[in-house]
Amino acid sequence: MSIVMTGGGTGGHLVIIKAVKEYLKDEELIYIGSTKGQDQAWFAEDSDFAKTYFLESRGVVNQGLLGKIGSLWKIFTSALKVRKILKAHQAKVVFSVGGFSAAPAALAAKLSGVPLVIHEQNAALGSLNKLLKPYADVFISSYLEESPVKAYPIKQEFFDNARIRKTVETIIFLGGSQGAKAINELALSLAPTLKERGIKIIHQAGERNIDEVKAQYEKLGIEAEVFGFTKELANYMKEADFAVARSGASTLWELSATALPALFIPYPNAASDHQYYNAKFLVEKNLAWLMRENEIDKDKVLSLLDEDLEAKSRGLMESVEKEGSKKIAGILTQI
Ligand SMILES: CC(=O)N[C@H]1[C@@H](OP(=O)(O)OP(=O)(O)OC[C@H]2O[C@@H](n3ccc(=O)[nH]c3=O)[C@H](O)[C@@H]2O)O[C@H](CO)[C@@H](O)[C@@H]1O
Repeated sequence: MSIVMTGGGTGGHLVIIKAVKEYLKDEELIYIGSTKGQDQAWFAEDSDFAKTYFLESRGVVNQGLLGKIGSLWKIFTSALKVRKILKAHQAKVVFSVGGFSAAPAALAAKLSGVPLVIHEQNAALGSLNKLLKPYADVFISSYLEESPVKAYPIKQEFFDNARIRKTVETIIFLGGSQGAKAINELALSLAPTLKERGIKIIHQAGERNIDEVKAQYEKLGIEAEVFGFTKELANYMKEADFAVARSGASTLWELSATALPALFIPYPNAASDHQYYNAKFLVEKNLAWLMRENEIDKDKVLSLLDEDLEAKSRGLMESVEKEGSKKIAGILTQI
């Protein structure tokens, strides 16, 4: 009997599979992804999987009618192939993290009567997950009250780094995996005031913009810790007392686990505006602040530094649930 994991396309989806499989070392794991996107780069050589399959599939949304029909046909023919794969490996469950590469295996699970467990990363559902939600045996989302697991699968180190913030000695600006021009500009416009107030700046500017941002800080005569992308983000979050960040799911839950009060400026072009809804989820619980990119107000941002950070920090520490990966793995083994 094996556990089949599927989905991907982008890192945001694949990272969930990577985290959950760490708790499934005793199981036979099969991965089914797509020939497109990042699936092969992440898992083609991963020996945790007894076997990996990469099928031709492509997105259905953002296409004309003919393109949609072509994509749906491809998903259907791939699903028929996956049915055979599920049978050959005696699949006991299919775990889908969404994204276009998940469609054939998720559909095949339903056609074969194999239980389907779905993890949705964002507060606004991805299109495939929206379609499949009514058919899922278990639907996991950190934003839904009825979800059997509310902890988001992030690394334990973020929780280990948690501490209560009271005043801002260090601020961190986070553009996300791609970097964010609007956050870079905001950081640079605030930098002189932050310097006056003796606040240290940490700034993740994105690989594309790093040289330009560094040059701007030099021009201003301000020393800041600036980088494009780092593997040490957990440590930087630990050091910071306030964050200005995009609200991609992983970033949002990592900041929350660190109990780091944050102002979120969602990526405005995210599918179904999901970054806005991710942040709104925390704001409605009084655990974060939110500002639309086209409504950035420098003075308002500065005024947040004097708000009651301790209340936010404490609220995060008390409400964010832990051990998401382990709990999801538990569902997959027990189903
Ligand atoms: C632009 C876009 O559509 N992004 C989506 C993408 O997120 P994307 O993967 O871009 O963003 P996330 O916030 O989910 O994840 C970023 C990850 O990169 C790490 N990191 C970042 C910067 C750095 O210097 N070092 C580093 O390690 C962060 O710790 C985090 O773990 O998938 C997510 C999950 O579906 C969505 O919520 C996001 O909205």
